[in-house]
Amino acid sequence: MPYQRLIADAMAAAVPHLHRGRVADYIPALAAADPSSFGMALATVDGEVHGVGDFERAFSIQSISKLFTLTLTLALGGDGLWERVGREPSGTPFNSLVQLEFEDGVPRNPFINAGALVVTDRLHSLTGDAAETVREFLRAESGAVIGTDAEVAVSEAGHGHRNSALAHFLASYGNLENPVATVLDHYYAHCAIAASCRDLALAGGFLARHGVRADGTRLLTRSEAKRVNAVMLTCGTYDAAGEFAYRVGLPGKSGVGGGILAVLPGVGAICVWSPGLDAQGNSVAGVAALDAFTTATGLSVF
Ligand SMILES: NC(=O)CC[C@H](N)C(=O)O
Repeated sequence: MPYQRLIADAMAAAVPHLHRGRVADYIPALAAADPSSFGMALATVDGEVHGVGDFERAFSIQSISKLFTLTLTLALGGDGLWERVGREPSGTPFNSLVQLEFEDGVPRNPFINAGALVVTDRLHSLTGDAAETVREFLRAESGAVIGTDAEVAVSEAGHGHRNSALAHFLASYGNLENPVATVLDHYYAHCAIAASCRDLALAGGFLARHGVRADGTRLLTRSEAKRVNAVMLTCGTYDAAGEFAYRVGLPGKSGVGGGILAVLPGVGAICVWSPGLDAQGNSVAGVAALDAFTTATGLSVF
């Protein structure tokens, strides 16, 4: 397929949506993002990259990091994780507290904040450094210099009352192994990783290759890769997962930095970035671009 032309067409379809969203400002360091920024990259299963707009500009990956913490935890620690976190859509906002008490401290899924804190905790126990494990993986898959933006991490920590509340609540149910402060530090550090659409599209390639990394080694079994894709489809865009599946039809993981990483199994991974968000915290222009791409190409999991 002429991917370069197809993603240029998708960008053109998204341009009218650039100012329709609102930049996340509950993390002050993200509030300065320019809502007219837009980038999109498609990395094929062979590692060939097509990009348009600001596809090489690093942005704050935020909750896209939760895809990598989940994957690396499953790869290193196996299925035991599922005793501590569920895999059902929550139907509530990503930072919601309400379900956690009703469900005895077991978060609905690994992509809402409560679930991601449990996954970060497990990854930290398995590796001794959860955030660096994610950075190292992103470097290896993309070949890029990848680091945490300390200003964003500090900014979020300084305004992190909700995440602190979630972490303490989890700890009160015995669902954290490490100290709350350690888990929060690593959580903020992996959310504040800066990476570009190019880097993330390459880093998502293992899901398009059914579990195989860029260097040909296997990270997940084929069945585990299918399962991670399934959790992305049902939970990756929070309480908008139904709408995202309806419009885009691909497993996808969004972040409040405005990025969305979507997987085309057997074909490649696409990352799109534009900081204006809808009420659920997903990039308005990003969803519009992916909608246009899958509608034009017919590439979807359905
Ligand atoms: N949806 C997101 O990207 C949220 C991530 C952000 N770091 C938070 O915890 O609120």
